[in-house]
Amino acid sequence: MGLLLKVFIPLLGAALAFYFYSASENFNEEMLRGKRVIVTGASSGIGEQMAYHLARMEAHLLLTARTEAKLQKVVKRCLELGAASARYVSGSMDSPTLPEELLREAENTWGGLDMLILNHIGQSGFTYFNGDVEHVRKLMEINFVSYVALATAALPMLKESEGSIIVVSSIAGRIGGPFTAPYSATKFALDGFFSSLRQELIIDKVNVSITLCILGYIDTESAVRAVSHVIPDAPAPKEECALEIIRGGALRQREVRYPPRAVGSMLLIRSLAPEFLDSIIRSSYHVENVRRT
Ligand SMILES: NC(=O)C1=CN([C@@H]2O[C@H](COP(=O)(O)OP(=O)(O)OC[C@H]3O[C@@H](n4cnc5c(N)ncnc54)[C@H](OP(=O)(O)O)[C@@H]3O)[C@@H](O)[C@H]2O)C=CC1
Ligand SMILES: C[C@H](CCC(=O)NCC(=O)O)[C@H]1CC[C@H]2[C@@H]3C(=O)C[C@@H]4C[C@H](O)CC[C@]4(C)[C@H]3CC[C@]12C
Repeated sequence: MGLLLKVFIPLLGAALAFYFYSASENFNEEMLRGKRVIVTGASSGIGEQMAYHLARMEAHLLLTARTEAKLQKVVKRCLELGAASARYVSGSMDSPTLPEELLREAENTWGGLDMLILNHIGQSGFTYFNGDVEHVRKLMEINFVSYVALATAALPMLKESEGSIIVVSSIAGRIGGPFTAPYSATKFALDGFFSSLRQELIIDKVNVSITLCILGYIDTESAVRAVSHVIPDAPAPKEECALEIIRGGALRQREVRYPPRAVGSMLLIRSLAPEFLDSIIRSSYHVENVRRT
């Protein structure tokens, strides 16, 4: 056991780190020049930052979220930063018609699509599960079913361009911590669906990559507002997070982990000693500050 801890685990960690991150040396921002990219949840947070990076890289952008006024500002900034083109479609992802409408817009404007970045989430609190099943149903619709519908509508164009799907998920989609039960369920569902779909695309020899992004705590306004009174850790920067997601997607990586060390060590501890990890998580939170709804 001693030898296992001292030699095998560090070696395994190094091998995994090499496997996941060695490709990043080959990334070149020119890979995105002229690419046709959809970003969902692009009016704020990580989605907004991804739009700005892609604009600097001279991609064509189609952005979406609910708030038109915010999308107008993001589109304007993208054009200033150098986007080849930038437009938006506003709407809520609990509408079953929005995914098709968005993909129709891409087809009519560009005649194709290279990258679909699925990033939006519906509102959910950081609190004890209060038995609200309707909230779970609605969140599943926004955070999971709409991702499936968007990927389905995009696949014909992505097959044609041998493009990429990027799914923004969370460590909460791999590890069930407290106070995120409905949110965590939607993120686990994404992993199940898109990991299975990836296998089918490979079997069918379809060259569309699927990159799943496992993110830790990031300093977006909504996340900090939701958890800073409970989680004492410093959040990682959204700008760097956004760039790592784009890099991983462009390199067609299976998985992006950000921040890599924090996410990597949590996943490693979970695989070795899950109950120990659960107790570390519980004791690191200021649970007395959680607001019950
Ligand atoms: N920040 C963090 O700590 C972490 C974030 N993540 C993941 O990163 C991604 C982005 O998170 P983050 O940037 O923090 O989130 P934000 O709250 O900053 O952004 C969420 C985006 O989704 C849009 N949105 C909200 N509701 C809907 C809806 N019903 N239909 C369509 N769009 C909607 C919002 O715009 P609008 O209100 O205008 O519709 C906004 O553009 C998410 O997938 C999240 O799970 C993962 C781990 C940690
Ligand atoms: C509760 C957050 C969602 C806030 C929200 O409703 N935003 C929309 C709006 O305000 O309109 C959660 C979004 C991301 C979560 C964090 C995450 O995914 C990583 C960690 C996972 C861990 O299991 C719990 C802590 C997290 C930092 C988690 C906390 C809750 C979110 C910030």
